[in-house]
Amino acid sequence: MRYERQDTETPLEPVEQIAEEKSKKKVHVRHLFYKVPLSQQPLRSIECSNIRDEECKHILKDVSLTVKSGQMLAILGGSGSGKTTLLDVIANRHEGGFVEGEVLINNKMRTKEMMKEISAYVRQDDYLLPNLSVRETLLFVAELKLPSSYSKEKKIDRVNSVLSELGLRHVCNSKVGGEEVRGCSGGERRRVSIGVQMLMDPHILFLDEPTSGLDSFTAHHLIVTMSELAKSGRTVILTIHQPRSDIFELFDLMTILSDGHVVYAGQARAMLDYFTLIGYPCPPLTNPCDFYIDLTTIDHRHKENEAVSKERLNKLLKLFQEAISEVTSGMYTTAKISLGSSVESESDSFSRNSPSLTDADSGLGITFDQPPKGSDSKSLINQFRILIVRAFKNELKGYSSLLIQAIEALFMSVMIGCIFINLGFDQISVRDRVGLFFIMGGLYPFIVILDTIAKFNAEREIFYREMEDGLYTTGPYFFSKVLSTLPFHTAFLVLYTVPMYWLAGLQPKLGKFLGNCLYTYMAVYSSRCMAMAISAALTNFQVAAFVANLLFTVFLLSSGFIINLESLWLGVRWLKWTSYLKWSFQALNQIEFHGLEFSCNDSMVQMYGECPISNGTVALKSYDLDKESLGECFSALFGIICLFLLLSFLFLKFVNQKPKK
Ligand SMILES: Nc1ncnc2c1ncn2[C@@H]1O[C@H](COP(=O)(O)OP(=O)(O)OP(=O)(O)O)[C@@H](O)[C@H]1O
Repeated sequence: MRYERQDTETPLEPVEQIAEEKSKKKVHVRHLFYKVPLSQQPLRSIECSNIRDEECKHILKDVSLTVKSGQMLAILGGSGSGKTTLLDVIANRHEGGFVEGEVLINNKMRTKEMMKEISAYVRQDDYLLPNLSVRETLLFVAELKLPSSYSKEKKIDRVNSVLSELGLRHVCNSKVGGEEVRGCSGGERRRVSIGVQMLMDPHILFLDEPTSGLDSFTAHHLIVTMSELAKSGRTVILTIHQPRSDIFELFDLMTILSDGHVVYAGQARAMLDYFTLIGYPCPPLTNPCDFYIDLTTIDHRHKENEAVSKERLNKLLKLFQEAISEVTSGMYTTAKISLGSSVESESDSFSRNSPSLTDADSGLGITFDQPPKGSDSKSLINQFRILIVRAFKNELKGYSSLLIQAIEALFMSVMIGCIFINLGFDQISVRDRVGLFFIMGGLYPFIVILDTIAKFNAEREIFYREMEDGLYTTGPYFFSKVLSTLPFHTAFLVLYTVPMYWLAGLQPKLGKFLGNCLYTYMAVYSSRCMAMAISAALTNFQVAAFVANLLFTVFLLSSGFIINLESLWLGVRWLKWTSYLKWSFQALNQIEFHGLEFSCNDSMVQMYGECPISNGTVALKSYDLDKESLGECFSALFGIICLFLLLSFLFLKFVNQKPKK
């Protein structure tokens, strides 16, 4: 097929201009193939390269494109056409598949490190702490990412310029918000996510479906902002679903994918001419993107439709290949003008190992020699300091959730206190006291389990993405998480113990009250740590909740109240050593019973010859609660907390925290 030069609305560009554009190219994708194994077992890419073609799903099939600084490239296509995969592979963020072909950045094969330095990736969903304000969100990321050599003022300036650049100044003090927290609108939140990535002033910005979920006005406004960013010298590559025609006009380059094939790659404004020329003009009053995506998408609904659309796709691919051949053969045709700088001739390419062509030699407007190095230079202590302030602020600002937890602790306390109100000193009161300590040391530890798992699960996405972006490492995150919540847990615990202690009429001695608080706190904290460890090990919420509840039940049964521990079957008797509920139950009883005297009525004395339980020491003995000393109970609880914390850290570090949706 031969394309003759025709008079179209597309202005012809002089050869020099085209040559200059070629010299400016930045991201160059050549003959890119990507396949993933069909088996569910994750394979390493080396193994994947060895498996047979029929055992693989081919997602990208011979994709080539070029985009350079100052341009915005939109990757379009129907659902499942491979847009996100292409973006991931270019950005070197793909997982578990096998790549063939080349992705060159300034003539060099891109590496993970290189991409980390020069690019930023805005994901389809927003992963932001909902309670922080827009400005706080950006400031914390600036603190974590920008070099330590930057002064506080410089970081604030950078945040201010990003706020202005993205049109977020008017909402800078609003909460970011989220599913459960009222705050910014969806579009504003999207821009905050982009702002987070913009802080490092990346040379290449990847955006996966930045307009998804936005109304058309906000979507248009966002793409205008991206177009301005591109014009300021960055390279913007984004995927998008059927954009409105006013959005379409903002793109410089366009790649249309269908079933992993490139159906069109070239200048956006020349797309209509190209398709008209090959016999597929866009009907009047029709959105060209809608029309051409429909045209190129395989219709899987019926066999007949599928065959027809597959045949059309094959024809379109053939025509596109012919157009590329004309470009590569150097013919100065409409095809070449249309495809412009997005399809480069083979002769323009160069060896990936070319030592002579440096970044500076390539003549780009942007140089990569001074990337603003970020978190690598941040010490762990610094990361911890920033993260603990952020976590504390986020907790504190989520006051509605804090209020609910406070009311919950208070309500349970008053409820239990009322049931056990003013315990007396007769024989029956001994059993009541033991029952009170069982419920006191068991109810709240049970309630915090689900709360801890739910919170951990909700933050997992943010943790995973921020780790992926290299903002911090596991250690600082973990310790900031553990320590930032301590003051809140302490406050809830006071609300839980004080009313109950007072209403039940337990010994009014400061030492005993503080001892009671300490051991209740340790029981509750052991529960939180256990839930944290399980949540770090099992990323699925339901599974984690099930395992945590199961374990708690086992600990409750082996706490020494429901069944005497000596009566436990030998095979599970060891459980009592790991049951934190056993240690706290024993300690709470010992603290209260020591120093108490109990009365008997005459009939009891007559029946038993003496008062069966005359004081607290006898009571502890009769309930088998004096086996270990208070010190031993403290050491055991401390050890269990440390063990769960250690497990939480190890699971967080070594188990893949990728959220399973
Ligand atoms: N790791 C993987 N394993 C198996 N199949 C995969 C994997 N990654 C992507 N795919 C498949 O490859 C195809 C392309 O996926 P991709 O997410 O890139 O499409 P998309 O064009 O971005 O779709 P959408 O617009 O719906 O998000 C889909 O059929 C998807 O199911």
